[in-house]
Amino acid sequence: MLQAKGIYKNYGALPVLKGVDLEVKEGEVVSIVGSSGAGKSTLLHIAGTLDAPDKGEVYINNTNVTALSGNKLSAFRNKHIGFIFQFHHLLPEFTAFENVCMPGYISSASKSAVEKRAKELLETMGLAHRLEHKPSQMSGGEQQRVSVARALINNPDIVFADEPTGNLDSHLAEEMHELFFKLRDAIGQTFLIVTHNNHLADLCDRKLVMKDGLFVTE
Ligand SMILES: Nc1ncnc2c1ncn2[C@@H]1O[C@H](COP(=O)(O)OP(=O)(O)OP(=O)(O)O)[C@@H](O)[C@H]1O
Repeated sequence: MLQAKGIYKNYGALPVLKGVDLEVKEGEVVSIVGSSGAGKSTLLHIAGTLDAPDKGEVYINNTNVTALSGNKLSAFRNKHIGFIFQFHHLLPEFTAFENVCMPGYISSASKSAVEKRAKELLETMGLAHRLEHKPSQMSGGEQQRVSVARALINNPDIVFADEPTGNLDSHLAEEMHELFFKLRDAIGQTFLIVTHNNHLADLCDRKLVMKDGLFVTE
């Protein structure tokens, strides 16, 4: 599903990634842990096509995404990749339903199919009663579940999550973690998750530990 080969990234004179290899198989939930500054988010952003490596290649479902740019890259990202961030980045002026539909409207899917799927996803997230609420009218846990529904609207090959529960209390974080594993079991959803939450990391199919820009064995 995902292969990153020999990924290097420097920020100015600072070497952040030093030849990282990573593979995630279909239907796997893989976590990346490690101390602050180890390079976890940098790798997630490169694997998720949000940033380019200085050297190395990323393949998602056999497409060399490192070779894509401009509209082709945007279209690939929209169709094949979902993102969940620590801060949900929902658009404040739009409702939960509209936020979830947005990436679907951008893809070439039909409007009615997008809206049907958005409703179904929000129902699955236990948010059937929140469709018309704006982010400011929802709790932090509800907002984050809307962002999960948004990440899934185009049926992505893989979801990249950067500290997805870092902003939630432990009870809500647990619920969110259960949701990830439920999605893996129900629809074979693949996830790559950067987290400082050891409990979540331990529940994952595999836990990768990053130190100073490389994976290490614990
Ligand atoms: N855009 C940038 N410009 C310059 N330096 C950066 C940039 N992004 C990250 N860095 C630096 O690269 C290093 C790795 O950052 P990264 O965010 O990948 O670490 P991390 O392991 O995700 O840390 P944390 O757990 O604190 O989020 C850090 O030293 C950081 O300061």
